Amino acid sequence: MRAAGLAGEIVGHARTEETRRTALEIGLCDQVYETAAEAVRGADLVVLCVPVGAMGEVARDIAPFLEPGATLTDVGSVKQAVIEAVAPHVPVGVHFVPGHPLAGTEHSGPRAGFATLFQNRWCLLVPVDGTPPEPVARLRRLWEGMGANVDEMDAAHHDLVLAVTSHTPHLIAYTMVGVADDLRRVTDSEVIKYSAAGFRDFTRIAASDPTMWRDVFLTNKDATLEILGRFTEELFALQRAIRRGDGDHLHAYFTRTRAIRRGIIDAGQDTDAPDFGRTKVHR
Ligand SMILES: NC(=O)c1ccc[n+]([C@@H]2O[C@H](COP(=O)([O-])OP(=O)(O)OC[C@H]3O[C@@H](n4cnc5c(N)ncnc54)[C@H](O)[C@@H]3O)[C@@H](O)[C@H]2O)c1
Ligand SMILES: O=C(O)C(=O)C[C@]1(C(=O)O)C=C[C@@H](O)C=C1
Repeated sequence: MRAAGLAGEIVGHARTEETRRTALEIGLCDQVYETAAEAVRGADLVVLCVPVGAMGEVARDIAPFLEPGATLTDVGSVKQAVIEAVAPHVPVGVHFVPGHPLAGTEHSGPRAGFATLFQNRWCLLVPVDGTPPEPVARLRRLWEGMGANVDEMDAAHHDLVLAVTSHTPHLIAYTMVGVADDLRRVTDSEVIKYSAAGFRDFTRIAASDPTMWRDVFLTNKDATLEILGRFTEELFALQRAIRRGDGDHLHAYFTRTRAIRRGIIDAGQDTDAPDFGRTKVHR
């Protein structure tokens, strides 16, 4: 927002002194406050950036201090649970427009952000019934100003789509790294020594914040379990093909999935964002 000149004044809140100091030092915020209630006073836009499970508590704390006419949004990775937790606290006259930028890294904290993070990434807005069009349009312009492509969808659809494209893949990465870690004890660190690029990509994802991801799975339970069920069925089919030596099945499957990767790259959704510990993208 600062790089694109989209905000007059950026005010932040974080619970620890260290985070607040860092936010000032690196110029993320013009001012920081010890409480969220102080930070939101006089703001025309308030963005909740806490783990999904903490959204309701923070919304409750700030509710009495929100300016009439202000827009309240969030960046949570799950939308139905955030709406259920936040909406009851939103005062009349404040516009709540839930959102979710589909961009991030495995890193957390104020230093993990960078100005190009949202460029050519999707940001999904999930307006609730009764929201006037103007606050939604303003928020759309804000995200577009940061380089994002904006779409609107309903919360249930959002949670199902993200269960496929983000939540279940994270669970699979966590599992694969856990399996390798168990094996390490058997193979005496060979797993680390000879880890190939494919496994390193899993370890990047599996290094993501434990609190954030615990909350994602606790709050997007049904959609994740649905996709995980389908994943397990496919895995069993591939397992059977390997056991039977069914090369045609494996080849056809891998040909189909390769085309999906090419589609993502052609759509410009791959990233050339700065390397924050990422492994290189293999094309
Ligand atoms: N990291 C990503 O890739 C990514 C991408 C899109 C959306 N999100 C979503 O954005 C939100 C924030 O994630 P992040 O990656 O910026 O995490 P982060 O760890 O960088 O920031 C979260 C902050 O919330 C604070 N916090 C936790 N519980 C709190 C509470 N009860 N009250 C006040 N503050 C509290 C933490 O101390 C931390 O400072 C999450 O809802 C996450 O699902 C993350
Ligand atoms: O690249 C990563 O580290 C991410 O996982 C970012 C990612 C994703 O799954 O794409 C993670 C969670 C979000 O809610 C949005 C983006």
